[in-house]
Amino acid sequence: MTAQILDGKATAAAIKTGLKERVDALRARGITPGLGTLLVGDDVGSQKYVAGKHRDSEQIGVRSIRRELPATATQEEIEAVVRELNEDPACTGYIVQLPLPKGIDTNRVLGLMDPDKDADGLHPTSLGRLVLNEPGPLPCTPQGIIQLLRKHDVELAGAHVVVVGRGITVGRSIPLLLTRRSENATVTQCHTGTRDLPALLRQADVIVAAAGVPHLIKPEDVRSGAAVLDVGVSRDEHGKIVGDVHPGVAEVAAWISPNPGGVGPMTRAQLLVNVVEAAERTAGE
Ligand SMILES: Nc1nc2c(c(=O)[nH]1)N[C@@H](CN(C=O)c1ccc(C(=O)N[C@@H](CCC(=O)O)C(=O)O)cc1)CN2
Repeated sequence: MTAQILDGKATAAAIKTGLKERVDALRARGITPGLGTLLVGDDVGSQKYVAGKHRDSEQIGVRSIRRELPATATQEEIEAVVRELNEDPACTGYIVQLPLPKGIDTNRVLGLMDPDKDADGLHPTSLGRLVLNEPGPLPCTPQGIIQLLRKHDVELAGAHVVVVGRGITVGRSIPLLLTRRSENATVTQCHTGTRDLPALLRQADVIVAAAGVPHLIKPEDVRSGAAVLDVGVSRDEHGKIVGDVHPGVAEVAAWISPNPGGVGPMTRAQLLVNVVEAAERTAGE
């Protein structure tokens, strides 16, 4: 292995230490931030992610509010829980774990959330604020990736970032963050309709692989100085994570995020940043 590791676990732990101090300060003023989650169905991956979010919350003194519905839940039942979380004063920020079961109108559910309680940065108002350069919660995985690169001094200003994927949690929004003046990167967005993906990948200083296609990014597609972030989560027959990045890429790239242990913990840390910032805003700080 030649690549240096973009250590998401350690970086997330440092962020959580800083957040705990801010939560302690809020609690000393009688304000306890509360993270709500709505999990619908029995997807094992989603159950793990939600459990991890609550484990992190508890570590830093954020209250956990868990709502679960079966995979058979109707649109109306899901919307009723969203309304309940909107009204619950103990819940200062919340997320609806994605994906929702087939047949559910996800955009309608997200649109019903109180934008001031959006901990995921995926509410239409939050995405609009991002486009307009206004303050608001940032999408967790994209902002987690940027923090991970910053922490390891990987230069983004002037860099050519190739994003592979156009899903709502990462691919769609990360170009909006990367092209802000504060990051100043140039982005090429690729997807299943992209002609000659390897040719574009070979031009990249940074690759964000979020396609959900096991081992899509091959060693021969990566420049030797590149940083490669593996966001993809597929599972093999034993339930083990298989990322979008072929293991051989670690022999070529300058930087690589492990999977697990890279982008996942950063997603969870950024969620807590959003929850704490929302509680601070409410407290008038
Ligand atoms: N409402 C949302 N739903 C989903 C999001 C999101 O940002 N908001 N992103 C993904 C899943 N995701 C967040 O919920 C997520 C993925 C992975 C991890 C994580 O900590 N992974 C660990 C490994 C855990 C395991 O063993 O499976 C790691 O990478 O080390 C956290 C959150 C889709 N849904």
